[in-house]
Amino acid sequence: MSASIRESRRVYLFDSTLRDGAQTQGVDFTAADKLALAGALDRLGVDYVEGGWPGANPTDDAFFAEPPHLETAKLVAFGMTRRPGRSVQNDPGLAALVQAKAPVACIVGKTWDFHVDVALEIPRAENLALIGDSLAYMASQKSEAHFDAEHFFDGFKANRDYALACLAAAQEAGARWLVLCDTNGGTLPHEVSEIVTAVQAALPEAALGIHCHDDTDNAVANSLAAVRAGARQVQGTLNGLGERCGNANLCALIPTFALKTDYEVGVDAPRLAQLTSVSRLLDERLNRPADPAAAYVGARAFAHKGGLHVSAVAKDPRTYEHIEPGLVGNERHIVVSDQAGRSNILARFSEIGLEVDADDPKVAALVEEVKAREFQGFAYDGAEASFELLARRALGQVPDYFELQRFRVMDDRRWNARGELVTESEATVTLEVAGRQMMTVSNGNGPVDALDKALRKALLPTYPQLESMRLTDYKVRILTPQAGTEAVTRVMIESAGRNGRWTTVGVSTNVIDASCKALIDSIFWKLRREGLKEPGVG
Ligand SMILES: CC(=O)SCCNC(=O)CCNC(=O)[C@H](O)C(C)(C)COP(=O)(O)OP(=O)(O)OC[C@H]1O[C@@H](n2cnc3c(N)ncnc32)[C@H](O)[C@@H]1OP(=O)(O)O
Ligand SMILES: CC(=O)C(=O)O
Repeated sequence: MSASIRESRRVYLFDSTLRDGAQTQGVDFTAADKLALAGALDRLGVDYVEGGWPGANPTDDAFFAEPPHLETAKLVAFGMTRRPGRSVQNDPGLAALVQAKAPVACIVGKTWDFHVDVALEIPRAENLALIGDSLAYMASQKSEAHFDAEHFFDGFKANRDYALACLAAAQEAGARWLVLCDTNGGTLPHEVSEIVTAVQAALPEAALGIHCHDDTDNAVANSLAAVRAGARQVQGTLNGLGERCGNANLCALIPTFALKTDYEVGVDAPRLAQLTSVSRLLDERLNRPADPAAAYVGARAFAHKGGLHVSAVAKDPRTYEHIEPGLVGNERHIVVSDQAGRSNILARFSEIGLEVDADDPKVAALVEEVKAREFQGFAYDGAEASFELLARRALGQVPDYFELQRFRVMDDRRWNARGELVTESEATVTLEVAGRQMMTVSNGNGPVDALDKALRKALLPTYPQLESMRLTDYKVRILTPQAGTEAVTRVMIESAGRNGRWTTVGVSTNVIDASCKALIDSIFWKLRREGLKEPGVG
């Protein structure tokens, strides 16, 4: 059975996001998160979903008491070998594993003599008994028992015979997979290759797996090296979540196997196209921003910025893309910045639906304007809405919805009669809208909030569409810190409404003025997106 596994090109994917991923600092899954992610992993086509450690915490107990229904993946419950001095029948950890409603158990055991001596503090022979007994018991209780050989690579380097004896004990006890773990993550690809090859020679009947940590940024490379040397199960996590620096990133490994090797994985083309959304689902569940630079699935993975790149991509994307982004559910993006040439601008025009003649002198003028503004500190590659306005203004497509004539902001910090510290901001704006001059005053939770409220108060009677708009993010960056309090400041504002989310930018030596510019761009973009073709027609 295992010899045929090794000879085949099929690689079995084992996801540990919900177990090793839960060991990431700052990650705290709820049972609902686990259910949602297990379902997504099943639909993606992984072979095993490791749901957690029953008996270790109430979330994992709840998850295994009412596990998700998985269509193709097998649910795995994780645990450790029996405690020294206990029989398998009397070990509470193994009892929790038996009770867990999962067909597969994965048992971690020590294979590094140093750990047996220092962490377990038991004779080395006793550890072999712990492994053999625990795997035999689990193999009798579950449809599959896997052995996670903890610290295998360090153990093999320190005491090859003992590390191999640990694997043999698990194999003889009926372990379906022997998973070689680079627990401390310090092993390099050439070492993984040599050691997996040596294990294959020593245990020719074993079905080997690999579990790598990313402490030298080599977890993906190490996993590939192990498979090339004969391993056929690969453990990893979505977005490389996991203890310390994380585990091998399945969002990189899955497309690499599927698109770049002749190994087979259970993720066919339609499933692979879900990869980006599964990766982002994890970040949504963790309430954290997705890594834009992530291989294959990051927002920048197929973003083209340099003029030379964009000009060639417009002719054929293969010039600067290693795969077609749609294969992994990602998309191409053309970025506009001071690295841009005419091709970037033309490509961005077509992305935002602008029809222009490539030889129109307005295009050349816009390239120059973008470069000049980026020199001042504007950043259009993160502020697509401001770029769109700039471009449409250059082509005469943005009505003068209103004109801000003046604003004044006052901050008040004082102790009230009850002895509490109070901070308040008040903004006054004067603007012309629909031929009328308006002056409004608003208080806010800080000067930008007050300004935002005063602007809306003046504009809402004419443009009720602004009611649905809200600020969702505000970032300030000092561009010339050497100038001290006179430094140039860049403000990026993210807004949201029924038109989705959009980002605008403002630059000034005055942080409130920079914020005001970004706010005004945000409002103009919203009004244009609402289809208002003339000022004052709300
Ligand atoms: C390499 C890995 O990533 S393995 C997975 C690691 N993940 C986790 O630890 C997360 C979940 N863990 C937990 O919730 C807890 O550690 C529990 C519930 C499993 C155990 O908690 P406790 O009983 O309080 O033990 P604690 O965590 O303090 O220490 C671990 C004990 O297990 C022993 N141990 C460690 N590995 C093994 C093993 N493979 N087999 C048997 N015993 C082991 C240690 O020697 C230590 O024993 P001691 O308390 O007699 O010194
Ligand atoms: C089992 C495991 O997570 C490790 O050894 O890293």
